[in-house]
Amino acid sequence: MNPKDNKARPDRARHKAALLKAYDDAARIAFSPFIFQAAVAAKKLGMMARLGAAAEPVRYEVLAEEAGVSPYGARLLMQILSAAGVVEGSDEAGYLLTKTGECLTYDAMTAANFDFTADVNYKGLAETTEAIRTGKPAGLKAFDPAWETIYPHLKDLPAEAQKSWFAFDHFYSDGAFREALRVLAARAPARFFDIGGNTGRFTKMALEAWPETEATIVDLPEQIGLMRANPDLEGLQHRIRAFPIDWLSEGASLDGAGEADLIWMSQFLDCFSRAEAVGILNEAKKALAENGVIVVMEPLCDRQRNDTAALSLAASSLYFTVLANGNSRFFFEADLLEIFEAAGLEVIESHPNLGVCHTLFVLRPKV
Ligand SMILES: C[S@@+](CC[C@H](N)C(=O)[O-])C[C@H]1O[C@@H](n2cnc3c(N)ncnc32)[C@H](O)[C@@H]1O
Repeated sequence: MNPKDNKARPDRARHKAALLKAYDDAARIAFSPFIFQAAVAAKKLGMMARLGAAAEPVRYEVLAEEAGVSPYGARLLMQILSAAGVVEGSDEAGYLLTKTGECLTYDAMTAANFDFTADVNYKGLAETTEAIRTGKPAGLKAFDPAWETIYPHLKDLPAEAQKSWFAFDHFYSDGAFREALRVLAARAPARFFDIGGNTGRFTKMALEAWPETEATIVDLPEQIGLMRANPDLEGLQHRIRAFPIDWLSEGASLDGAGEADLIWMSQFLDCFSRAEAVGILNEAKKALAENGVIVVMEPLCDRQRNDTAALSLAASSLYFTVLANGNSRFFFEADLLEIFEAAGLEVIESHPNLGVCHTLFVLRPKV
């Protein structure tokens, strides 16, 4: 036997295994919308929750009857989801959720991602090529062809999309806000600005943590309206000023907002292009009181704890491109540091891994 054959055989086997894996990965991408929508349908029809609660496998006829759909429909969904590893079992023996199915059904982070994809992004993502070509959020037309960016229209989103947008935003912010306030414990300001403060979620936590502090929420007029109507802020509104602004309008500035000892921006700069972000930071600098600091908190693509988190950020950056504004994204650390540098700010502290995925920077103007 030619000794070369012995060497060639394991190589061929490895090559074949790699090729089969590549085919499998490619098929999952080619059919991902089918698998995704089958999971959405099974979730919306209550089948995922039903399977999750079951001690014994459940037959598709039972799922069909309980969901009020045909056995044809329930069987089809179970077969797709079984091939995709979301459920396991068979038509004869019945089905149960796999661990992946349990994540989709019960894990709060996966549920927030899944619903954000389904209710906010799915339709619009079909316009990704156009959005990349034009630099405009072409997918927004799935909601309304007249909308130019998403943020003034958060209040106008269909109820399900609005709920999923806020659930996604809040899931990632909430844990990070608590930890950020611990990091900032020694910096309780007399007044802080919450730029991009949205409905006042951080402001509420900060005003509770800092009883002597007053806040100014700086955001689009539409968000200021939602903030003033937010029942969670009852009892705190007298400590909150509002400064409505559209940073994308010509000459937008903080003139008239007064001074702040601390300017907070959480998941805000990622809504803007590099040049816009530098411009906003320059404006913010002008509003700082003596010895004031700007605090920026962002999820950074290259500062994640694991590959799943990095994939989530890389993928969901496309939301900014296709739905939000056409020209922003979640940052890589070097890009954000370069923006700080261009705005004449120096980093005096940085705190990675706050909450699920955020990094916090404390900045002061360079002298
Ligand atoms: C992703 S949300 C972040 C909300 C909150 N800071 C958090 O961490 O959860 C971005 C915020 O920036 C505001 N924003 C986006 N574009 C804006 C613009 N052109 N002018 C003013 N605010 C804007 C949005 O209204 C929204 O409240």
